[in-house]
Amino acid sequence: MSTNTAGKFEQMNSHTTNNDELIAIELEIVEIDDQINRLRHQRSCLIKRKQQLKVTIEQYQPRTTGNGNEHWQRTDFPWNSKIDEMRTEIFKIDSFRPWQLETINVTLSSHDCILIMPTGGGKSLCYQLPAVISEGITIVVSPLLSLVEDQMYALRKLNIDARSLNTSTPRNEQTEILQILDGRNSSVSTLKILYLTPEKISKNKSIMAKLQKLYETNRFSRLIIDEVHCVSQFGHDFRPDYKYLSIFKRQFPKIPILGLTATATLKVIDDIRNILKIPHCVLFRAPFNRKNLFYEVYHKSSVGKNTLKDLVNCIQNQFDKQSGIVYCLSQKDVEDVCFELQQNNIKAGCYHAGLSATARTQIHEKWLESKVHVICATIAFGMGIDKPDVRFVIHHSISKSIENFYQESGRAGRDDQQSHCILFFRFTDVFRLAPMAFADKSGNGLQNLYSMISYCLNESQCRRKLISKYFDEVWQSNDCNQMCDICRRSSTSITQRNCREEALILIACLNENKKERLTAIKLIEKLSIKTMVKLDLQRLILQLIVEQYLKEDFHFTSYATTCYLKPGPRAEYIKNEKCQILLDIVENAKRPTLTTNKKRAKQIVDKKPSTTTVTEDRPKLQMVTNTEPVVRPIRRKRRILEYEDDEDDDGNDAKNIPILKKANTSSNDNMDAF
Ligand SMILES: Nc1ncnc2c1ncn2[C@@H]1O[C@H](COP(=O)(O)OP(=O)(O)OP(=O)(O)O)[C@@H](O)[C@H]1O
Repeated sequence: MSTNTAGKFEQMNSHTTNNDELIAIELEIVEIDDQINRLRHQRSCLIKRKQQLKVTIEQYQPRTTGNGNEHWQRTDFPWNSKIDEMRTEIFKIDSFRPWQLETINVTLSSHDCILIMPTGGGKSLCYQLPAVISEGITIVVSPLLSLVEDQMYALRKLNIDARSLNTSTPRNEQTEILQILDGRNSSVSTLKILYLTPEKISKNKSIMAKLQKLYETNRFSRLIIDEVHCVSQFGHDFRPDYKYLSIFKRQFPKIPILGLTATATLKVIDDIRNILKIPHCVLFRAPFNRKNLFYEVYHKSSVGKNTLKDLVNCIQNQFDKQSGIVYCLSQKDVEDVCFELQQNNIKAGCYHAGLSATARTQIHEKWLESKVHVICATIAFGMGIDKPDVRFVIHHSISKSIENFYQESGRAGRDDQQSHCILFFRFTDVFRLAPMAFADKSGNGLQNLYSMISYCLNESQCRRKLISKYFDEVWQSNDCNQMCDICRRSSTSITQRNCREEALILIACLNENKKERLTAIKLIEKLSIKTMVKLDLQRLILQLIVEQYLKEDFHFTSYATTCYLKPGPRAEYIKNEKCQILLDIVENAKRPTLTTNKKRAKQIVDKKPSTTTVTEDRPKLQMVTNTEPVVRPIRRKRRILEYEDDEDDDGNDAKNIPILKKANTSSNDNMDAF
């Protein structure tokens, strides 16, 4: 070998060695990055667990107060015989549900308290009963007038003097209420509960002055904050006006605060305590598990017409003539679904923010009286729905968060009878919702949506377990009692597959088409991955987004927002052979479809769990003759639910109720109150 050739050979050799070393270093860096990520994740899990343990300790060991160790479940407080008497005589309730007595004891002991209890659990009694036996007036901050009206209606039936100060309060009644707060008329007043909206308090300074008077004259019993999760911007319904309530503890230090909500994660609870300045409040958290609710996720057809057919079949086969709600993503969807149900002789009505308040009230009332069986609604049909016999809640599209889903589906089965929470899940719905999640004021919209996507993609873990994890609850494996599709299904139909190869192809395709930009649908069209059926490929894309191997790339125009895909922050790691992308794969033949509904309905009834009440004789399938005229709902221009500013002076606050306004966008695919 000549020296020249040998030199070249050496050079090539060293070039190869350098290249090899470079690749090895790059891989090592990727591995280190991944370890850092894993450690960060582990750290945040540990912090979360630490908080969880702190909360659990607080929850189960009543805190030491100035009065010594008090056990809130005791029945020898001075007021216990009185509350028992009022419970049976006025409220006609035989016994307390879990955490009701404890909460009442805490608030009557003048301690601050937060009660987290599932929807329908009986939170109202926890302040209404103390209000009745207390000397002064209980102020209740509640976010929605419809909610307040329902509560007042129920209280009046019990002969309890409850009033509300809002736009629809007649002028003379407003004056009378303000005089009572002022101390005038107070000797003859029987007023026990006064409902206010957060807007009323934050924007109407004179109200605070009246409350000051109430406080100074020792007639301010306690402050109740209903839907207290609205205080926190980490919660799913953040309302800026709720933040103003932080002033209460400073202004009225002796007044006990009781916050009520159906859902709050540990982060939200911490935030609420900080904002309301009640760090030492007693926290009660009733188990989130509603044993009578059967959770299931159905694959939703990519063809709209088929989805509607499936929905009709589902309602006719499983829930004939029974009360239910179908939640839809947009007003247009609500109207389309409602029309289809009506066409199939199902008594259905629409509810969304594009309808007049009168139309909404009318349909709500008809549904309460069971003259209409199914309400098709956006999430505008929300808080305060107190119909006991709702047998099903169907989500026609994915919810924006687990909290929303839990609360919306929780409107089923308030009477403790078995009821169903069904979610129709489809790939493309995620990309309709993602731009709105991205634009969500809280900044957590996408993260919330990802939790919801994971819930839907899951094919191997109990649905309740996932919900409990989300709410930081300790989960016992037999708590579900086969009341979800996953626990009911045979585990042999599921395999977990490492889809790293397919994921690499997806990422490479995005890198090759950077200029063109690809939406998720376009990406699938470009590829021909033979190792996977389309449905699983769609699921893989969603999982890669959730796990940050892929990322959305939002492009906004004045008419629409397009969600493209690009490689995500973890995309590089996928090159490492150690990386695993595990996807649950269901054998297609065993994937639940809606065409088998009739059989499934029978299976569910036949295989009823031991601890839940089940309606033995499910009505047989028969067509309903609809007495209501079948009218194609008129499509309205896009409208959104908005709140106007409140006035500053007594009375004329014609602005604190939700009013409907035309939005300045032409799209009619309107999502209510997102
Ligand atoms: N101890 C009890 N025994 C029997 N029924 C009860 C008891 N407590 C409350 N209820 C009833 O349960 C129903 C639901 O109560 P409530 O409206 O207070 O629920 P909630 O927790 O406020 O629900 P939401 O979060 O949906 O507002 C009501 O009809 C109420 O009368």
